[in-house]
Parts: sequence; structure tokens; C-alpha cells
Amino acid sequence: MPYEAVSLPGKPIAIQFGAGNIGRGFIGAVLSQAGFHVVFADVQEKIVNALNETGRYDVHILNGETQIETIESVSAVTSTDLKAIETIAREPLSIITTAVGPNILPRLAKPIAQIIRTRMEEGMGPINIVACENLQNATDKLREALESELNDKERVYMQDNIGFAICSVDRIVPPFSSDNILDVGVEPFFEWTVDSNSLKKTDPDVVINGMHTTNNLDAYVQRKLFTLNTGHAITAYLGFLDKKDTILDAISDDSIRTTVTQALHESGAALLAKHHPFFSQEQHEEYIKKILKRFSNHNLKDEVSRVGREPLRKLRQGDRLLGPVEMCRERNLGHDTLLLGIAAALLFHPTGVHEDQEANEMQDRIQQEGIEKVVSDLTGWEKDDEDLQKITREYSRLKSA
Ligand SMILES: NC(=O)C1=CN([C@@H]2O[C@H](COP(=O)(O)OP(=O)(O)OC[C@H]3O[C@@H](n4cnc5c(N)ncnc54)[C@H](O)[C@@H]3O)[C@@H](O)[C@H]2O)C=CC1
Ligand SMILES: O=P(O)(O)OC[C@H]1O[C@](O)(CO)[C@@H](O)[C@@H]1O
Repeated sequence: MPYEAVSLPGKPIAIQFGAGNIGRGFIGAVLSQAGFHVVFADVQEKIVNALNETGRYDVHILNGETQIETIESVSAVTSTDLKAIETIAREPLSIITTAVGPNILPRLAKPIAQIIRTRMEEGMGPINIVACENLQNATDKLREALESELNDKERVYMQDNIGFAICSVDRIVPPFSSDNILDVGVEPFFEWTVDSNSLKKTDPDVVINGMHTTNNLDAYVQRKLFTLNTGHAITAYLGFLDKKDTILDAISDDSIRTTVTQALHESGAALLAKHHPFFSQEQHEEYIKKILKRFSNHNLKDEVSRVGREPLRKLRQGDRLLGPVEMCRERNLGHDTLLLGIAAALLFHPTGVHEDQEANEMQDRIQQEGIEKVVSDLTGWEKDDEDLQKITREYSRLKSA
């Protein structure tokens, strides 16, 4: 179905790339509730058509009661349809957000470059781009991909007119089953924190309720990634080894809960050392408790296979597993439980419907090259590094358990 201009008098437009769980369940919903008409750009035709046919969907807040928020004033385009993308670029656009996954993000360079090009040709003013992905500096990575799509003149326009704001995005939105393919199920908690220093003033200029801005973004990003995501990943990997299906099953196991709590205290000590006085020991203790409570939400069916997905990405330097370990190493702080979490990640290998391409690739590499070489490549450490040896010992122990 061809895209038609939205042209809603007085209504600013937001484009949300990715109409998946976070796109519909969090960022798109916040933007719609803040007064935007939200155009989702996705590659799934079924979702694009359904959004255009109904122009609304329901967000089910999974808190044990029936609480539904209806999200209205939404439509959609196919993200590869550059003609449609060009049409939206001419509208009163003020923000572009993404939630497609870190590995897909560079593919958005083409459609977003089209938007920038069109706006330059039309002499249009500033807009902001915020990549909402579980990846440190995701927005910067998108900007780098855009730079290679644009010519010199377009790059200058981009520098002057496009705000690239890094953010931290926190809401657990697992897949949800419902008669309506557009409906999503979300946990009640949400926190979207955006770097205020990078945002440009747009016309129309909109205050976005639900989007918190700060000039200390680094601390927010690392606190979230190295606590929520670190704890979630270790729960998933230990749960997988213990044949648990869901995060709830895994975190309800005393032994797994104790290990995850210990890992979060190791990571927490490094976060406090780095970011004090941004948050205090007491505040961080509360933050950890709250996260463990969120993992224990009986109304979420969040499978360990989803939370553990793409283990090689999660094992990259600076991500949720090696990131806190590096912070501990730099400060001489204990991190043995985090190393155990890494060993568990290296054994992640779901099969059947949950089969994971990266997990398969990781297992093939371990089989062909040996565990020491793989850990050395992932971490950048020498084979005789004490921590590398600890990981391989834990790996062998868990493997034979
Ligand atoms: N689900 C969650 O609870 C959270 C996810 N995140 C992050 O949000 C991002 C998205 O995750 P989910 O929403 O869970 O994934 P998802 O798989 O539910 O959604 C991704 C969407 O992107 C679409 N997509 C794929 N290629 C595309 C392209 N070329 N152009 C436009 N759309 C495309 C897919 O069709 C899908 O609808 C990831 O970076 C994830 O780490 C962050 C916080 C929470
Ligand atoms: O989306 P990723 O990076 O694969 O990791 C799954 C993670 O994303 C989340 O869905 C939300 O932060 C967490 O539930 C989980 O830690």
C-alpha cells in the first residue's frame, strides 16, 4: 500500500525505525503519548500493513492486573521504500528514533541518509536522531554509517542540522501473544534517558514526556548496561545450563539468584568507583534490588533464549559481560563471579526453535580453535592471563557438571 503524507495540522511527526517489541512497546508509545504522529518504518509487511489499516494498537502493562494503554495516531512505511521515506522527510518531522538491534543498525544509513538529503534540498531545519539500542554509543555508530552514505555538502548539512543523541533505554518487552499482531506486553517500569548536550532545537520543538534528558549520560548508560543487562545475561546463561525456560524460572533458583546478585555487586563496586557521587552505595543497592524484582515479575514470560540471544555480541569488549570486568580490572576490584558468567555464556547453545546463529558460530569456533584461543580473541588478553585461565577453568567445570 503506497504511503500517503500524514499532514495532520499542528501535529509533529516522529519516525521510529523498528516496529518490534521496544519500537511499539516503549519508544513509539512514549512518542505517541507525547503528541507525535508516529510513523513506524519496518521491513515486516504484515506489521506495516496492520499499522496502516488500524492506526492504533494496545500496550498491555503486565503487572498482574488488566491495564491497557491504547496507542493512537500511528502509521507505517517499509524502511526500504525510499520514495515513501522521502515523503515523510518533507513533513513536520522533529525526531528519528531506532530500535532494530545493534547488528541491523548500519542498514538504516540508507533511508536516514535519504531523509537528510531531502531536508537539505528543501532547506529544512534541524531534527534529532536517537538510536535506542542495547549498545554503548549506538547513535555514534549510526552517524558513522551515515557519513559514508553522504557527500561532502550533505555531511556539512548533517553536522549543522542533525542532533545525534546517545541514550539509555530500559524496559523489558518480551514477545507477546495476542489476537492482534500489533499488541505488545510490557513490564510497568520504563526509563529512557537521552543526552541533553547533543539535542538540537527543532521546529516544532516538543517537550517529550517520558524522555528524560541528562548531561551525565555515560553514567546512566553504564549503570543500566552493566547492571540490568549484565544480570539479565548471566541469569539467562546460568538458566540455560540448568535447563530453565524463562528468566523467572532461573532467578527463582536460589543458587542462580545468589550468583547473579554477587555478580551485580562486583559490577556495582566498579560502577560506584567510577561514577560516585552520581549515585551512592545505598542508591545502587536499591537499584540492584529493583532489577532482581523486575526479573521476578510473574506476569512476564521472558525466555532465556531471548535474553541470551546473540552471545558473541554480548561478549564484545565494552558490552554487558566484558565491560564490567574491564572496569574491575582497571581498579583492582574482585570479579570472579563475572568471569563465571562469561564461562556460562560460552556454553550457550540453544537448539530447535530457539536456535541462535551466533551461538552456533561460537560453538564452531570453540570446537575448531579451542576455548583458550576464543577467549583470548574475545577479550584481547594473552593466554596466560590469570582471568583467561579462570574463565577456561570455569568453562570446563560447568561443561562437565
Ligand atoms: N525488548 C526489550 O526488552 C529491549 C530491547 N532493547 C533493544 O531494542 C532493540 C530492538 O529490540 P526488540 O524490539 O526486542 O527487537 P524486535 O526483534 O522485537 O524488533 C526489531 C524490529 O526491527 C525490524 N527491522 C529489522 N530490520 C529492519 C530494517 N532494515 N529497517 C527497519 N526495521 C527493521 C524488525 O522487523 C523488528 O520489527 C535492540 O537493540 C534491543 O537490544 C532495549 C531495551 C529493551
Ligand atoms: O536486546 P539484547 O541486547 O539482545 O538483550 C536482551 C536484553 O534486552 C532487554 O530486553 C532490555 O534491556 C533485556 O531484557 C535484556 O537484558
